[in-house]
Amino acid sequence: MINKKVTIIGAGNVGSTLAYTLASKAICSTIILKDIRENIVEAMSLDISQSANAAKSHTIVKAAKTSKDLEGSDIVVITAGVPRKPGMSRNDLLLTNAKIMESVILEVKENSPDAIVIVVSNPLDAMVYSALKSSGFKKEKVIGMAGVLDSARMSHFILDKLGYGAGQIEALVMGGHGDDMVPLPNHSTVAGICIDNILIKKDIDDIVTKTRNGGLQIVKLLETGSAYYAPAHATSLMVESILNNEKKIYPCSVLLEGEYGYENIVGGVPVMLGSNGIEKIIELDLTDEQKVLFEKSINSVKELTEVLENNFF
Ligand SMILES: NC(=O)C1=CN([C@@H]2O[C@H](COP(=O)(O)OP(=O)(O)OC[C@H]3O[C@@H](n4cnc5c(N)ncnc54)[C@H](O)[C@@H]3O)[C@@H](O)[C@H]2O)C=CC1
Ligand SMILES: O=C([O-])CC(=O)C(=O)O
Repeated sequence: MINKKVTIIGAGNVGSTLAYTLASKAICSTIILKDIRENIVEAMSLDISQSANAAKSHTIVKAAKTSKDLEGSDIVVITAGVPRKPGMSRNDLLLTNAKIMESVILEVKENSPDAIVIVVSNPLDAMVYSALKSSGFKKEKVIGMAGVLDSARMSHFILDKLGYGAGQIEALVMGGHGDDMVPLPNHSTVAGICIDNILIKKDIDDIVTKTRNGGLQIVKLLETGSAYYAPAHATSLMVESILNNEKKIYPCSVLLEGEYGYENIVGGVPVMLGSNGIEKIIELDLTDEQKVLFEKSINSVKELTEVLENNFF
C-alpha cells in the first residue's frame, strides 16, 4: 500500500467501477470521488468503502464535498461526461463533454495543479486536447485512456477466434479512439508468437473489424450507455503504473509534437508510464499501409480539435 491519493471526477459507471477496482486492489491510500450528483456520489463512496473494508483493503474512499477535497491528489481521473447511446457516435458527445471538461479541468488546475491527469471522457482524443489547452498543463501530465482498452478488446477477439491462449495474448491498437482506430496484428502475439503465424488473413481482418466496433457492440446491447468494466480496469493499470513508477508500456492518447511526423495533435501511441506521467513515447516502424491508416485516424481527431479551437480556445 502506498501513501497516494487518487481523485476520480465523475462517479458514474466508469468512475465508480474504477474506484471499486483501485480500492479492492489497495492500489492507493485514498480515493476521492466527485460528481455533480451529490446523493449518487455519496452512495457510491459508502458502498465502495464498505466493499474495501470487506476486502480488508486499507484504501479510504470518500465523496468530495467541495473542490478543496481535490487538494494534494497524485492522480486525477476524469470520467465526467455523457456516454453515447445507440445511434450515436462518440463524436456526437464533443460539445457537451467539452463544456464539462473545461469546468472540471479548471477545478483540477485550481486545487491540485501538480496532479497527473488521466482523461477517460469521450470523444477521448479531443477531450485530452481540450484538457491540455484549457489547463496549460505539461503534455507529460495529461494522458488519455483508450489504447489499453482497445488492445484488451483485440486480445478478446483473438482468443475468441483461436479458442486458446487465454492470458497469453498481447495485442496493440494505436491511433484515435474512434471508428478508424488502428489495430496492429503484426504487433499482436500469443505466447510471443505473432498472430500472423497462427491465423489466416480473413480471420485477422475480422478481428480488426470487431476491435474497431467493440465499444459500439456494447452500446447497442446495453441501450442505456456504454462499457465500463474493461474501461475501468484499463484505467486502473495506468494508475498503477504511474503510482508505483512501474514504467510499463501502454498505448495511450498523448499530444504528439513531432512524433510519428505529427504536430499539435492528440493520438494513441505506445508510451512509458511512470511517476512523471508520460516518460517516453515509443515510435514504432509502421508499414506503409499502417502509416496511411494512422494518418486517417489522426485526421479524424484533427477535425474534432478544429471544432474545439473554433468554439473554445
Ligand atoms: N476512453 C474510453 O475508452 C471510454 C470512455 N468512456 C466515456 O467516459 C464517460 C463516462 O462514461 P460513464 O461512466 O459510462 O457515464 P455515466 O453517465 O455513468 O457517468 C458520468 C458521470 O459524470 C458526471 N458528471 C457530469 N458532469 C460532471 C461535472 N461537471 N463534474 C462532475 N461529474 C460530472 C455525471 O453526473 C455522471 O455521474 C463518457 O463520456 C463515455 O463516453 C466510456 C468508456 C470507455
Ligand atoms: O463506446 C463508447 O462510447 C465508450 C467507449 O469509448 C468504449 O467503450 O470504447
